Amino acid sequence: SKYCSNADANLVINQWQQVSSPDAAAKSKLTGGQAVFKKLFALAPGAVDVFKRVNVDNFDSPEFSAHIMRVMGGLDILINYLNDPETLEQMLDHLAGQHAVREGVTAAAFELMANVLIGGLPKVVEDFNPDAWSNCLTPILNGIAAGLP
Ligand code: HEM
Repeated sequence: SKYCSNADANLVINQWQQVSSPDAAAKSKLTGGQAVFKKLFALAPGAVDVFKRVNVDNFDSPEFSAHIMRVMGGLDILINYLNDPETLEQMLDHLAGQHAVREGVTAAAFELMANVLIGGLPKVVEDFNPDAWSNCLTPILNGIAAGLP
């Protein structure tokens, strides 16, 4: 499989539970997502512009919070499908299509996002396993970025 091994997938799915279990999810997904986008924008100020439609100019607005929750909800679904590569692939193809039509979105931004996630998750995940996470998240981010300039 071009995705991560079942062993890595199981570890990542279990560790992701710490962030996404129903009682933790509502708050940690928004605050975690906000931290990810803040860091992304600090590293790549030009990336802000592509989110104008979802009111990024007011970072704490309901519109941008809703965008963050779509992204984090999407990531949640993808991680939970790591053990089902055929369905995962369809989800990634669909998301790739949704991103390809957005002017200004680049593969480089996805590489940055991968680094931001791998750098930030250890703060909220106990016993964070960098190799398993990198093995699993890299093909996910690459899958969404497929076809981007
Ligand atoms: C973990 C990685 C990511 C996931 C899971 C993800 C997921 C999503 C989802 C689910 C949507 C909503 C699609 C829709 O309903 O139309 C979306 C929209 C979007 N994403 Fe991503 N995304 C990711 C990373 C990125 C990155 C790195 C960028 C570029 C810097 C980006 C740019 C956009 C843009 C511009 C939109 C459209 C916003 C709008 O509604 O105007 N995404 N993304």
